[in-house]
Amino acid sequence: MSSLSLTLIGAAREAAEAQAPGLVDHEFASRLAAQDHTLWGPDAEEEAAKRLGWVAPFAAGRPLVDQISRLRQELAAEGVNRVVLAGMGGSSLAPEVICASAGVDLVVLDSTDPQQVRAALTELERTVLVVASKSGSTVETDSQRRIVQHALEQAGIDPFSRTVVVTDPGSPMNEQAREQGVRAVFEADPTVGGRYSALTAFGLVPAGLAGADIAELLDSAESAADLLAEDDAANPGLQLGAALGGTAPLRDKLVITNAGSPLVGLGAWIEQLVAESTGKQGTGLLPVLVADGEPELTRDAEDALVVQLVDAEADEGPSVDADPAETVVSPHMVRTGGSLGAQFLLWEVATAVAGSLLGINPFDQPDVESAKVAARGLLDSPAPVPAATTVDGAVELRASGDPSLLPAGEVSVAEALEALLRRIPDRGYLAVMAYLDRISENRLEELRPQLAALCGRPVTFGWGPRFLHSTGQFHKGGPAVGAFLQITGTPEQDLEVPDRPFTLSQLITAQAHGDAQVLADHGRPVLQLHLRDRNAGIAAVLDAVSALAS
Ligand SMILES: O=P(O)(O)OC[C@H]1O[C@H](O)[C@H](O)[C@@H](O)[C@@H]1O
Repeated sequence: MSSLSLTLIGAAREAAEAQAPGLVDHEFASRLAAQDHTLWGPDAEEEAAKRLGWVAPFAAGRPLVDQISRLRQELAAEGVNRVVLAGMGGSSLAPEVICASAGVDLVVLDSTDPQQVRAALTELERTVLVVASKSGSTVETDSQRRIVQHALEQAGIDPFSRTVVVTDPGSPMNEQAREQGVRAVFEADPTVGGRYSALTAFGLVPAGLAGADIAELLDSAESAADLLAEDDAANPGLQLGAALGGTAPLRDKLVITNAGSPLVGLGAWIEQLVAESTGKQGTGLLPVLVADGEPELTRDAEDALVVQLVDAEADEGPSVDADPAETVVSPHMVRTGGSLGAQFLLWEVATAVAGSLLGINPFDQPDVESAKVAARGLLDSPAPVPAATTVDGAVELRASGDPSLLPAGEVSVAEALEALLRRIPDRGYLAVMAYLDRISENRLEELRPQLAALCGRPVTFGWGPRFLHSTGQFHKGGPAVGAFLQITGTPEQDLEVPDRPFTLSQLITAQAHGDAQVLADHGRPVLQLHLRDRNAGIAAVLDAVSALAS
């Protein structure tokens, strides 16, 4: 059942006190629950008019529970009990957190890295592929689908009998899936945008097939819905939204940490929802996911708001007397906990509220498209990869957007990193964007806290192309205060994308270069490190950062 806790401290509390009464007068909560598309101003009306179905996903979700459960049993009777999910952004992050929190296995294939995708092509005899895409035209998802279906076929298995599709009515994927006669097609609600789709077929189908309790998920969300629709200053949706979007001056770095929440990976889902919804028109909120004791938590920056995800049942409030080295020192904080369904709905409502306070349309993602267009352009007519400005062992170095990052002559990785860190302005941040294998190469994430300690500013870490559907929007559409470290690598073995004129390696390269190009066009400094040998290159980059720290 539902539980929901929310505590606001310092600037978060002041923002809620200042903004919630106005939101109540405006009847924001009840109008949102009634799907009033005028809440975000005239420019957002057209999009909002077709994007508010997420406020009441329950009637459509309930019948799915039995359908999914029957399909799961049918597949289990055939010995098929491993679920591989092909999908990006809103089509993969919710099932990932639902399954991880429930302790059930789900292989999420939200990558175009040949190494990561190849590693998922095991145990095919017991594998069902869920292909999830609202638009039905996302290149990563289509490529993953082709590769897994081809592998099934090569293993002597009818790929279509092992394919389940989740997509919007009328999408190209919908039509194709029906022609192919796939195992099942689940049509999603077209009035719900990707990142708000956690409680629709996009969250329910993969998670339910994998064995998570999706009935309970819907119950817990539904039992929070009435509270979140109340025009009352104590409504946690209004309070959280006001805390996120109403601080003055805006604390636009949301330093999110798990402080005892049993919900595994919720931060990554919030990251996408908040960054993609708000990071536009030169404003927005940048989630920065950190672990206990990391630098962003042990300093009080004037542009940061700490968000602690807690266990609502066990939480005894902020431990202000605890060892300062291990605890949050920020006096400006949001603490929230509760069941996953309730948290999904709470954050969706809060994001809609924050969007209104920030004066943006929280339902579009204008700058995600620009990176897609650039990548498509590079795939259609591949430009020669610009020559490396310099090479340091296994690492090639290039710069975009600010040539002075790499002066002529030999520059080491450490020197280039130092130059990049110097480009971070006041209220700025560094984004590390690694187009590598986020499973087997996750040691690279050690870079994040080290760089944060070095530069004294928040540092985000995103795996490409996954982050393009999340913080990627903020990086290009938000305030121009980011510096960017892009890391790519040559895979040991490439992977063909069946019946497409490119390989996965060509695709991920085009995505990385396309994004760097768009960032540079926006005047952002980008240091590109290409690892000729991935193991040696990762070690070299980690060593360079350690050397800077010592
Ligand atoms: O579900 P799809 O249509 O494949 O889209 C996957 C993702 O693509 C884009 O990045 C959108 O901005 C995301 O919000 C969406 O979740």
